[in-house]
Amino acid sequence: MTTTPVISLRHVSKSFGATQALDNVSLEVSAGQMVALLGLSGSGKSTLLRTINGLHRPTSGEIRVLGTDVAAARRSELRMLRRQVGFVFQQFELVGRLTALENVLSGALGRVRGPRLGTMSYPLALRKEALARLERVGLADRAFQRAGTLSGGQQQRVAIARAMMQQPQILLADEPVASLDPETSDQVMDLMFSICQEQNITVVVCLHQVDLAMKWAERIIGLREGKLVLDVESAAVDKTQVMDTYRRVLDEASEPDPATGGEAPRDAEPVSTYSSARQAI
Ligand SMILES: Nc1ncnc2c1ncn2[C@@H]1O[C@H](COP(=O)(O)OP(=O)(O)OP(=O)(O)O)[C@@H](O)[C@H]1O
Repeated sequence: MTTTPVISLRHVSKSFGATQALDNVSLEVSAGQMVALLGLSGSGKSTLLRTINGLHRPTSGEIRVLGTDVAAARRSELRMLRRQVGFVFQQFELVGRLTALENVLSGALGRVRGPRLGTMSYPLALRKEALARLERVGLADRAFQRAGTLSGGQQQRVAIARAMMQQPQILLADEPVASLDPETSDQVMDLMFSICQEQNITVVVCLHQVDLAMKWAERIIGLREGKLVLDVESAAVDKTQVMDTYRRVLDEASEPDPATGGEAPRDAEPVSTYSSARQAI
């Protein structure tokens, strides 16, 4: 694995009106690294993903992704960046009336000129590649089935194959298994991480399941109220501790903090050890 940072944030903040979605976040992600983002609902995980692929510009701070200065880039540069950054969504976002194969092929739209309608409008090489990518996710036999008739787990596997058709250098996934049962979730995570590892693709995935984060990601980043409050290697902490840490986040969210009279502390600093994380969260 190389250690080149492909994602670099320095003091990045993002506000939506009065809402501070990201608050002074600094971090670097190396090429090929597998990172999980954890945090309460509303802590800024999706905003961070959308800032990384240039869908949101930071309000302040610097962010470079694959060499592109996201804050200053022209729209055409952001479009180029997004071609190199695959995105997998919680609700799959497939076109239900199109076949699995057509959905996968649509991932190659940035690689061909002009609009395409139907499988045969794509060059043969891309059709073969799309089928191979469906095969890799175990769905070659469903190539001509309408995506809307596939199960949730199958649809997410098609979505992963579609993202791979972009030949991305980075894959961002926003709660990719939130609507799947535990067994299917594990299979989908296994596929997503295995494929990315084979191709040295950097992964940043938002999750609510701590056990999956511990199992698949090598690094865990925790956000609270837009601040980076945890940044640890998953091998360096044990699962129960991280789960406990996450529960504490949830507990504190529903209980007034005695130290602050109900106000969550605003001055949490990034931490790199579990013990300091426990204090910060
Ligand atoms: N486009 C937007 N316009 C206004 N506010 C927004 C926008 N996007 C996010 N926010 C706000 O920013 C904060 C962070 O939201 P974000 O979606 O990043 O959180 P999250 O951690 O991904 O939550 P969840 O786990 O529920 O998906 C929230 O208060 C949210 O309401």
